[in-house]
Amino acid sequence: MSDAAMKLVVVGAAGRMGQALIRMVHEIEGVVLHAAVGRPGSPFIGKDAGEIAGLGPNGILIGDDPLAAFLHADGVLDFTTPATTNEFAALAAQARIVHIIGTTGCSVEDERKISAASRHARIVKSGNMGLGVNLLSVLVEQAARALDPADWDIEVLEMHHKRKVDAPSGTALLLGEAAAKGRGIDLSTHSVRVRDGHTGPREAGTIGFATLRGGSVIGEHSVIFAGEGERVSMAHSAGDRSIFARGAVKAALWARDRKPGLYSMLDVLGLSQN
Ligand SMILES: NC(=O)C1=CN([C@@H]2O[C@H](COP(=O)(O)OP(=O)(O)OC[C@H]3O[C@@H](n4cnc5c(N)ncnc54)[C@H](OP(=O)(O)O)[C@@H]3O)[C@@H](O)[C@H]2O)C=CC1
Ligand SMILES: O=C(O)C1=N[C@H](C(=O)O)C[C@H](O)C1
Repeated sequence: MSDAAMKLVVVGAAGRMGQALIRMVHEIEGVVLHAAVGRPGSPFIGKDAGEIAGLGPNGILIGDDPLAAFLHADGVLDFTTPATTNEFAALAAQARIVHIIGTTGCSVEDERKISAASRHARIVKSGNMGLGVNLLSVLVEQAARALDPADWDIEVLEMHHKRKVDAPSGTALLLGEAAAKGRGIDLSTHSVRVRDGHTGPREAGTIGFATLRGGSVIGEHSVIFAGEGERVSMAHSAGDRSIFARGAVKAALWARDRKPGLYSMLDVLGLSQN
């Protein structure tokens, strides 16, 4: 294990999470901001990353060349877009550095490429990097295992800010996967993502999703187990993006001395039950 501070690159540096990550790297011991990368053509290219994140100038200018940024780095914190994350997964694997992926809305094909990159890179990917949601997912899995699908319906409800571009959220899908695992079913063949018009009665054994968008909500998630005459609700509220940023930096430090592979936040937090 190296004693030197872990050199981290923040990509999507001017974004909501990018700024939170730059502040968190500044706050946590054992990591240092090595470079900051933005979208080519963005008005933030050439601007001081510390200033954009509200810390005051730190001398690291936001660049648009990820390859140069990754060259002498130890890891990259990536909360961007699926296409960008795919591109960066290949570059991070080439550079043999840790890749922490918080980006949501990835397609099956995106996931396949990320998995291929993990043959050479240490990747931690999660739809939610926070401790609270990952703990909640363990509880949801237990509840889903305990409650008979013939008697209990599972619905996942989420609300986010009006600028969020993917639905259901990565967290809602993570919680849905936990419920499906508890029930021993495949989420992709048992989920109901949309209801509209004359839907007919609810099909037993399915897992439903409902999405709300508005204002500045950082992230609200509930998993509802609905039975005859009673309901069990489990919920999480995110009050600050620093919870995701803290988890991402923690994941980078955890992954530093691991073998190449695709890991989750449950692995990082020691909550994995596999
Ligand atoms: N897993 C988790 O715990 C969490 C995940 N997320 C996810 O993280 C992602 C980002 O969220 P958020 O920060 O709110 O979104 P933002 O849109 O605020 O940030 C994304 C940033 O990525 C930049 N970007 C786009 N393309 C590139 C590129 N080619 N190279 C470098 N930077 C690029 C964007 O630049 P520009 O605006 O100029 O296009 C923008 O600054 C989403 O998928 C979100 O769901 C968010 C919070 C927590
Ligand atoms: O886009 C967001 O903001 C968030 N995205 C993640 C998700 O899709 O679940 C995590 C968090 O809820 C905020």
